[in-house]
Amino acid sequence: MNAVLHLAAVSRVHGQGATEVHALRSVTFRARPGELVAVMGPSGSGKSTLLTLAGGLDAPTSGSVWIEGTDLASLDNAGRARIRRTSVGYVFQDFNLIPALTAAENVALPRELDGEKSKIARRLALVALEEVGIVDLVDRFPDEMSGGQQQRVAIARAIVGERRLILADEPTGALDTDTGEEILRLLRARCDAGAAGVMVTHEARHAAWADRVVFLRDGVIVDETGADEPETLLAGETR
Ligand SMILES: Nc1ncnc2c1ncn2[C@@H]1O[C@H](COP(=O)(O)OP(=O)(O)OP(=O)(O)O)[C@@H](O)[C@H]1O
Repeated sequence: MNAVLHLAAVSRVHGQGATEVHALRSVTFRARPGELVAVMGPSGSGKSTLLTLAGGLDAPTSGSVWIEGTDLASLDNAGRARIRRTSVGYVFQDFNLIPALTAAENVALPRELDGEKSKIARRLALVALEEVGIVDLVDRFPDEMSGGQQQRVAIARAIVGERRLILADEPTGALDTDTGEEILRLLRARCDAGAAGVMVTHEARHAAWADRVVFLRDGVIVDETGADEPETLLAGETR
């Protein structure tokens, strides 16, 4: 099955000479439809770099990043921005909602930015908010909601319009245990419905929600549990 996300021998070097940092070293990694992958590793091992490259927010120094069969390097800035809006949803530890917008407006925003009429964008937002179980809070502002409710809004924003790649950077980091589990259940459900998810986490019990766990150390994948194809560890693939 074609991967939704494919990192092919991706390296990312920051700085030059004495200050050079190899944040990722020839990492090959895929996330397929229906799959939730947890990324773990010590601080500085490259987890956030992997997510940033996967979402096209930064470009690799070498190697290539493919989203739904498109090599991001083949696109111009506008093309990359479009694929980010239509295919990729982000969930951050601190929710990153816009305080002056209601829940529905926050969720509708990516669709509106993509040129959708407001009415249709709102309708899509309501569908996504229903999926995450807070359709009754659509007109609340972020500061009128609990952390768990805000994270549900963030997940709705990440999935609105059927985006197929969900990238989550410690999505439960700011939540209590029970609320965190509810958020993981939502991510899991979205992947079960066909999206591919990549989630950075420090907690093994959260990684237990994933189909597989990728361990990074010093920018290298040092271990991978539950991988169904050992060759995914090999560099040099193109799709
Ligand atoms: N813009 C940058 N300029 C220079 N070095 C950077 C930059 N971004 C990341 N790095 C370095 O790259 C390495 C990997 O960083 P990254 O943030 O991906 O790690 P991480 O595993 O997400 O860490 P943490 O768990 O602490 O968030 C680190 O050594 C970091 O200092």
